[in-house]
Amino acid sequence: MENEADVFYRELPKVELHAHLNGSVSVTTIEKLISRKPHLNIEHGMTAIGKGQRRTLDECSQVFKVIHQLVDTEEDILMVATDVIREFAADGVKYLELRSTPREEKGTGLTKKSYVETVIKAIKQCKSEGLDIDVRFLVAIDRRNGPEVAMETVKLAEEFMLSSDGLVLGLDLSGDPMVGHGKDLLPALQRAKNCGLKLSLHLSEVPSQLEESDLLLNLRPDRIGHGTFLHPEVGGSQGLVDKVVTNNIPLELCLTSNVKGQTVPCYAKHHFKYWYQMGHPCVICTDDKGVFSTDLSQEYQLAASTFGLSREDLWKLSEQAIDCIFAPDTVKQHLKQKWVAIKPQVFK
Ligand SMILES: CNc1ncnc2c1ncn2[C@@H]1O[C@H](COP(=O)(O)O)[C@@H](O)[C@H]1O
Ligand SMILES: [Zn+2]
Repeated sequence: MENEADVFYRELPKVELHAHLNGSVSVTTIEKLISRKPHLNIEHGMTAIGKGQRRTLDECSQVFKVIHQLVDTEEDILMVATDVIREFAADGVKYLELRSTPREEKGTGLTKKSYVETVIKAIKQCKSEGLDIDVRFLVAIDRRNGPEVAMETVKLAEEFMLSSDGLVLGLDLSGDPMVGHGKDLLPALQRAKNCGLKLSLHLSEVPSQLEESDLLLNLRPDRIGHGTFLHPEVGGSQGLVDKVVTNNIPLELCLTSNVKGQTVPCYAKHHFKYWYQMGHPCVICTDDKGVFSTDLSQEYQLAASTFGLSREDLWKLSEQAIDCIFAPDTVKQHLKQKWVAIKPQVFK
């Protein structure tokens, strides 16, 4: 039975802006995938990090490899994407920007293009089912794959931005932060920016990346993923903070992901506190709800209990996230009206 607090968090209308498709796959969907591919001998423990467990970021990368083995056909991607969208909708998410790295799989005929087409198909399918959630897509660059692949990915994203009726809005830079250097990716990212793709960049997810973070910030990304080590208290610098503040670049903050991935020692020391107290735009997100065994309601609940936020504070937080979405102003207006209409029900 859901208690009154759980109901509040689920009914609170929410915006999810940082969700990696293959990291968001639930236990139920993993079960379906495992039964499709029993020969892989994959067990649940290999695809999710449970309550109280922690992994290094490097170990998290191994988890993604396992999930990628399970998701390697168009059929898999369609199922995974529709399941993930339905789960976010059931959790009270009204606007979702999903991100995913297009992959090709020689064995199954999957191409990067058909990968993106399949995600778009899933989004359209969910829309036709009448789900109360607006879903958009960001094409992801995995930094491990280097500058040539990054440039190819930008071209692919550009093509879809022009042909997907506003469903593909931008680009994400992610992947193991310890691999490669952002400076090699600048030409691809700059091209993306120039052609009108919105940019959300994983930045300072691990310590000692001041130079890289500075270079990436000079591109003026539209949003920052994590930004865990930007501020001086954790080895970042005031110069980096100033760049983020001056350009008013929103941060996508993922509490459980950072604690379970061990880049933040505990919830109370999460950098949400630093940026929120400053009044900087912060958006609470899940990152990988499947891998980290969480959902967006739980992340709002954690932020409230850790930092003493009232229900009115949480309402503001979710409402202000609307200003940070990549979809155009008309969509923002529409969402704001929806929030107004839903409020009496949530605060009944
Ligand atoms: C935990 N912190 C993180 N840091 C950096 N990149 C991450 C990540 N979590 C996920 N990804 C990125 O998302 C991919 C899985 O989803 P997709 O196959 O693209 O849908 C991972 O392989 C990695 O590139
Ligand atoms: Zn991420």
